[in-house]
Amino acid sequence: MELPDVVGPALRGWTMPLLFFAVAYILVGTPQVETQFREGCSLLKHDHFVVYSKRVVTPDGVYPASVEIKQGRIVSVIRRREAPRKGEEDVVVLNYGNAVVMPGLVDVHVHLNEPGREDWEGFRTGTRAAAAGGVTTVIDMPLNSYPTTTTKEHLNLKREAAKGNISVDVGFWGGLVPENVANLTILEELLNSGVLGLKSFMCPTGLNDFPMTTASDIQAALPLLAKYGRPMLVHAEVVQPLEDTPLLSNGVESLSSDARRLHSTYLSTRPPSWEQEAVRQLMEVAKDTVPGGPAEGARIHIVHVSDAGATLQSIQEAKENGVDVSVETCPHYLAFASEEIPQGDTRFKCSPPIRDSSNRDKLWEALKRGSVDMLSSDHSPAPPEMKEIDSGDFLKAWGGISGLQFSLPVTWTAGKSHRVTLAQMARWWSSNPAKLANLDRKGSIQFGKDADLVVWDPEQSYVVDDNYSIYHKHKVTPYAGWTLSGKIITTFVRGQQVYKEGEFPEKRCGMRLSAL
Ligand SMILES: NC(=O)NC(NC(N)=O)C(=O)[O-]
Ligand SMILES: [Zn+2]
Ligand SMILES: [Zn+2]
Repeated sequence: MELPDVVGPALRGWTMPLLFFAVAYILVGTPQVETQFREGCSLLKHDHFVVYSKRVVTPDGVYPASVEIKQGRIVSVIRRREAPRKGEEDVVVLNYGNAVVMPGLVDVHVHLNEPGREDWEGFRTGTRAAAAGGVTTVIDMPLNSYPTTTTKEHLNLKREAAKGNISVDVGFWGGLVPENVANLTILEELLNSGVLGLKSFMCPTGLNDFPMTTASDIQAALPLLAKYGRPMLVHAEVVQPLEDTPLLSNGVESLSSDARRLHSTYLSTRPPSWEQEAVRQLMEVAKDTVPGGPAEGARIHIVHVSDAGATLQSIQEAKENGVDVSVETCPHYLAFASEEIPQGDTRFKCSPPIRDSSNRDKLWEALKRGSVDMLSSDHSPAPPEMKEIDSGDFLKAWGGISGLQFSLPVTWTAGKSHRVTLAQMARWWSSNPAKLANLDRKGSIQFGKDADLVVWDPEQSYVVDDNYSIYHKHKVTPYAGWTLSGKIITTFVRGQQVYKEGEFPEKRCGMRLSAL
């Protein structure tokens, strides 16, 4: 082809290759899509394939279907009684038979603690545990890392630390602390740099670099959150006086070491009134978010609710009055009861605390009714020394439960007697959490969504014994020794097979998710 003379001879030499690349670019697709299929990112060497199973969990029911995946996305979901026969499809068909194909879990409450506290957990270990547990997206909490995610610069450090080290997709919550509420420019910069929302504590966190905020601090941030359409997450406990509690009338210092080894002692130091008071204050502030209010359109989300009594009741009332508020609880509140926790077993310590078995039953009812919207792990491990495993002192031990890898089987196992369905599992663990975080491409098996899938066998049971592979940094977890139902067979993140029966691909190709 002769080129017109307006193109000089030097340029002419470049034009053909440039033209070639331009055409190739259009034909092959954007470089962004190509990079998702880099060598070593997937155990499966195909970027176009079909997943078949008799039980595919979709938004319109659980049925036998084939899910076609192309370049990381779901391109079709077709109801069909039998798997495609060999040669019937021109692409590879992975037939999982009677195993369940469900959207990967979106865990909106995970403490990965990196940078700065890699000795507690980390991107590499935490996201491997996620992949092995069928969790395809985790959203990292802004505290326990050092520095905490309270400024744009700190978020950048986090993003840098995550680069190349994550096995699943990871988003970040920013932290709301008195310092950035006092300077909304810092907060706005943080939102502009891509945090999916903000998180604050209404009680001390135990860490100086993440101070608590009051209801009025939260109120001050709501208009900004409304502007960006991102949620405000709150650890809702407000410290209440304990003098009237007989056990504590002389102060915790006077308690015997035997008393300190009882979970019931710890429980009495954090009564339901702490959660109730926090939620009362929050629901007052939430009135600003209704149409015509100063923070119209802002959304408040209450993390890890434990009290199924008055706390949930006031949230429910606010919902009925048209306030956009949501709430999560965690598997440990649904699986355990305070009176069943062995003496000195501080693996079970978390805040708010695990309450009694009648509270646990009420939590299940609330979840099934829809009063509780979703589940999260609140995976928050600490080194065994900090958990006071040796002394068993519940008052000294650091709070936080380690269980990211077990969310799915624990919910399923503990949910059996409550007749939990697969559709509920997908709503609580995938579609509702994805909505909270505005992750439009996540959370359901549907045309156009990211191909984030977990394939698991609900009927298979196993014991979390010493030979069981736990991928968390620390193996200290209250689920050790448990017999669980629900075996994770394989996990796909954007079509990349990131876990398959104990194996992971060579590279970690999770994406850092940003709200931009
Ligand atoms: N610093 C923490 O990780 N705290 C966490 N600790 C718990 N839940 O016991 C939390 O989410 O509150
Ligand atoms: Zn919390
Ligand atoms: Zn937490």
